Amino acid sequence: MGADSTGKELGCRTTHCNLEVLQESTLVILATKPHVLPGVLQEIRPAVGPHHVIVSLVAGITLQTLQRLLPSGTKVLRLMPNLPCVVQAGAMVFARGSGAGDEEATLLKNLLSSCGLCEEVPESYINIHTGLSGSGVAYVYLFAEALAEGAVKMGMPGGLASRIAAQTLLGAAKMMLETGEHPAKLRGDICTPGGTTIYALHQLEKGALRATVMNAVEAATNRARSMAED
Ligand SMILES: NC(=O)C1=CN([C@@H]2O[C@H](COP(=O)(O)OP(=O)(O)OC[C@H]3O[C@@H](n4cnc5c(N)ncnc54)[C@H](O)[C@@H]3O)[C@@H](O)[C@H]2O)C=CC1
Ligand SMILES: O=C(O)[C@@H]1CCC=N1
Repeated sequence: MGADSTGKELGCRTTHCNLEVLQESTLVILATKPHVLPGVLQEIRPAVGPHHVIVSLVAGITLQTLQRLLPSGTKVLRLMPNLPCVVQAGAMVFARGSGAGDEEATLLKNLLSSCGLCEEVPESYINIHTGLSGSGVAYVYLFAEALAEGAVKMGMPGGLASRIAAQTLLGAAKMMLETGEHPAKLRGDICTPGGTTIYALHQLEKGALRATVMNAVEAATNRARSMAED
């Protein structure tokens, strides 16, 4: 769906002119792909004033870079969301630049809280959050796909297997959040001695699932860190 039709559906005004956005808005969210951002910052820089609050959700682009490419003292915040914000179940963290104060941080937090969990963190956590959650949603989809394919292999229809895989992830996540228990404790609760689960977990350990997922989080975090140097 194009920006114009999405705008109509949401009741928003849209434009292809970035300077018009700066003229008409005080809170501006930069959400381009990383390689496009420097050009956009160069374009908008002359129009950015002290009344603007600039939020970037571009992976790997630091507050230092944003502040360097915008006028001195600009109120800048760096945000990292994830895809489930679309269904109000996102996990977001943000950090404020030196020009942004409590007012701007509260504004952003209040605005985004309707999209899910939103916490202010030191900037050094943002690349880690990217590896854990921004990109992490994709690892979970891979796991969901594998769960469902296992069931298909054993004879269940694909659509049903996919719905049950999704509900399994949702239920497991809800239990973790609502009980506050460590996942190892919850996992232990499911393992009957000599039962089905421990046989399956043994296979996952043989495939080094835990080490592989830890490596994935590390790789994405390091990639986010190195994108600042690209
Ligand atoms: N997709 C995800 O799950 C997440 C993405 N991000 C970050 O969000 C950013 C955008 O990613 P996506 O939404 O996936 O990409 P996308 O391709 O869907 O969105 C990029 C948008 O930038 C616009 N755009 C392109 N050139 C422009 C310009 N010169 N001026 C103004 N707007 C321009 C495009 O029209 C498009 O709407 C990336 O920097 C990514 O790191 C962050 C967290 C999660
Ligand atoms: O893959 C990416 O670079 C972005 C950042 C988090 C999710 N997608």
